[in-house]
Amino acid sequence: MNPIVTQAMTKHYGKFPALVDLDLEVRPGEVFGFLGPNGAGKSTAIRCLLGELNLTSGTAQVLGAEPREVGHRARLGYVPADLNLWPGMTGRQTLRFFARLRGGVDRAYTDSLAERLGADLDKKVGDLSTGNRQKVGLIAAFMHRPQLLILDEPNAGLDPLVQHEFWAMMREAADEGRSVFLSSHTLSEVERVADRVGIIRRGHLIAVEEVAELRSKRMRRIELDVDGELSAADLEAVPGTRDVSVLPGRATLDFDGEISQLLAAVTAKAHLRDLHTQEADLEDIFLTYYKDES
Ligand SMILES: Nc1ncnc2c1ncn2[C@@H]1O[C@H](COP(=O)(O)OP(=O)(O)OP(=O)(O)O)[C@@H](O)[C@H]1O
Repeated sequence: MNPIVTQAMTKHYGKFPALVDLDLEVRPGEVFGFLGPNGAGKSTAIRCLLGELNLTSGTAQVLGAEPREVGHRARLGYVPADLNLWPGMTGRQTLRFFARLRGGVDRAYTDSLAERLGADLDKKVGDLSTGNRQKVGLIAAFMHRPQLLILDEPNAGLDPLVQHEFWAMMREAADEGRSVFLSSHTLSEVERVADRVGIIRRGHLIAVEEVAELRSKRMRRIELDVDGELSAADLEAVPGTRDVSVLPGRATLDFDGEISQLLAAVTAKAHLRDLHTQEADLEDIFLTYYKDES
């Protein structure tokens, strides 16, 4: 059974279409990245999946049930974008509360998560920094080894070392056959940890891709510092070039082809002094690659 299946899931806020005809499918044992810029509709989709919002039309099934049915919650782990814990309770008290709600959890596993993330469970949650508070939320979501984790931009405030540990936790959950639905606006995070990626823009799911596939489509902005006669036509002859501009001593282009072919074309005509590449960001990918498809 796929832990998340939606068909034509649609949500309007008044007349505003925040989600339009979303067909989502999250499989057992995968990290599914849900990627889109601010305001794309990620939180809206998640709140629909959790039954916090009613669909305007379409259907959603989460762990084989209607989102509003509470019975499956124990098999779910959720970290909302605006994590709200009780400020007067310590991390340990917070986790004990959630553990009781779930009818008991593996204490050793919970302790190991806390240790891996470097969480301080003795301070009151209200006195913790954003990142340290986020760790308590993550432990609460993972500690009962849920079948499905729904994480809404969960990386807020985590430092790089902790992020790596957190990525490993997601990977381990997937390797155990459980599933992670990870919303993010950071392409690099999703690329690192997800198996597949759904890209949402203005409420529309514009692509679902294997991560490897997405990577191969990624455009790079390249600057070449050269001595010699290099023309725009020389560069445009290389497959994968776009938006070429050539000034004396410098050429710039967008490129998603074979870098060795580009270098061969350049060095056949000129002496290459330096080369800078900059990976296109998410918005560039939306604008260049998906423009025609959406
Ligand atoms: N309660 C609401 N009433 C009206 N419009 C809303 C409401 N909640 C969200 N929206 C609008 O719906 C769109 C999608 O918002 P949503 O919060 O789902 O985006 P998001 O992808 O999660 O963004 P972010 O990355 O900034 O969290 C936005 O244009 C937002 O302004």
